[in-house]
Amino acid sequence: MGKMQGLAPSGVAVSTALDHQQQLQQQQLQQQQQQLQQPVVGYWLSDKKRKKLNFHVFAELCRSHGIQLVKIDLQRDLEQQGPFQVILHKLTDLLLEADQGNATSTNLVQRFQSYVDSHPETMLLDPLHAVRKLLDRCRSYDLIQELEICRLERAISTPAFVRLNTSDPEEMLELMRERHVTFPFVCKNIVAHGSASHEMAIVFGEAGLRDIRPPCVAQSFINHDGVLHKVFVIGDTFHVVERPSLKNFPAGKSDQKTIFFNSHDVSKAESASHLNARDESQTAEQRQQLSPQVVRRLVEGLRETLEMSLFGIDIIVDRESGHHAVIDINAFPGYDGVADFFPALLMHVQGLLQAHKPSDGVLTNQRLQTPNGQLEPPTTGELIQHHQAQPQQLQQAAACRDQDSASAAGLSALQLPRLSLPSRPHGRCGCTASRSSWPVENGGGSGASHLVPTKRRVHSVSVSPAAAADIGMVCHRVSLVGKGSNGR
Ligand SMILES: Nc1ncnc2c1ncn2[C@@H]1O[C@H](COP(=O)(O)OP(=O)(O)OP(=O)(O)O)[C@@H](O)[C@H]1O
Ligand SMILES: O=P(O)(O)O[C@H]1[C@H](O)[C@H](O)[C@H](OP(=O)(O)O)[C@@H](OP(=O)(O)O)[C@@H]1O
Repeated sequence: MGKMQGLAPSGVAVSTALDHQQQLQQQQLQQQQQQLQQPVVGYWLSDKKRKKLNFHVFAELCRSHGIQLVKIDLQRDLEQQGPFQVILHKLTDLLLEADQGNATSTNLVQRFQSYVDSHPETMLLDPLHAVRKLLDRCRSYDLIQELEICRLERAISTPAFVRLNTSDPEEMLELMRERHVTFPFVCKNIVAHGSASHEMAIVFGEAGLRDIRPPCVAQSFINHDGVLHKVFVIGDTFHVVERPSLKNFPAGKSDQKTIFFNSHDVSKAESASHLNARDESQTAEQRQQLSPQVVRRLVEGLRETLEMSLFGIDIIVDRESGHHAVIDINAFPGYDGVADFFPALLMHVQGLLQAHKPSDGVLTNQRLQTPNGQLEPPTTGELIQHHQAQPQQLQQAAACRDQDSASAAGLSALQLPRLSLPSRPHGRCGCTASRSSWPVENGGGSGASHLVPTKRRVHSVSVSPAAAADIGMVCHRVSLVGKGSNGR
């Protein structure tokens, strides 16, 4: 052994130092081995979205449940960053840039897709081909119309719409007539995602046709008493959050001037523009109610059709007929108002990892291979985890999501017993068409819900506790005025 620097006369100090160094190396080796055993979830979100979601809290929650959450650098070789069991992403902006011809974005999308193609064991939330369906509004609306619950049962639909590619008012009127689009109508961008997509207009008559710039979508305006229902889907669960929305307008043609607005000014929890005047002439009981059964069927239908597990559906209810209308579908929305988003997201990821875990119980990068080398599809009755969290634990998660330094330890004690469900996850995104059996706490009042204190606005959700519990729908209340119950 070479001369030891700093050899103390006793030699004890040095041997202690050696022991200490060996212990450190042993610990590092054990940590590396543990990490090698831990599943790795990669993610890519824009900096803005990552900060808005406080995604570092989700990373902490994953870490406390033995899952490594790794931020993917699209500029570097993904092979050097993986292997990933699951990848979470919102690449909509990149996809849009690539589709609009941006060479750099095209290259990044191609590299990402080729990684995914060469790693069938990696579950993508959500598959790029599925997300692309939601980038074009008309395509989204067509997709809604093709759902069985719309086509056959007419329980829900999307308001009459037409793609306007011409700036000739007469041609516009003809196209509107063909598709039964009526005045007033909402004029929206064809592109459904990205900051530019939220600029809109309400057109009240033929004179207003000169105010819009095709290509765009004209969609009949539905009076809905200024209440928007945001349905946030996370794997096998969905959460309904009420939001302010556009006020009612007189039906039919008028010479009212075109109103221009940004959707983020009228449908956020804190929106309080002159366009948001809520019709207070009706009591909550008189107001048209959201049907939990219709929502559940819609969610199931969209999960099947989209093959996605992280999306949002915007629903308004016609104040006259009570008919439900889907006006928007979003990939990986903001989940604002869903206090237990992170626990639900973790549960979904854990369910995917569990459903694809090799029989020896050790998570490796290798997947079960059938003799012909195909991936073993998850079997029926695959386990998913039923979240038995008590509201206060979910509140902790909510607090975690809103506080930078909060620990998610309160959730680490969560026992996630397993339930089998008669459903089969989709191939790659892992979502299933089954309904969740999410416990619904009777929050009193007209709506059953975890009273989720948020920064603002509470509407009592107009869903009966029994109905909501029946379908496992989580209804969130958001405070009407001022602060939620915890003063936030
Ligand atoms: N057909 C309609 N009838 C009545 N109001 C509508 C209609 N379409 C949209 N709105 C109103 O305009 C708002 C924005 O519409 P939409 O959800 O299509 O925009 P968006 O920018 O895609 O929204 P998001 O913020 O969810 O991305 C809705 O929240 C609702 O208040
Ligand atoms: O209040 P929500 O969660 O509905 O707001 C979403 C919005 O619905 C869209 O999903 C936005 O995505 P884009 O359409 O791509 O702009 C979300 O923006 P993001 O930056 O969070 O993705 C809003 O949060």
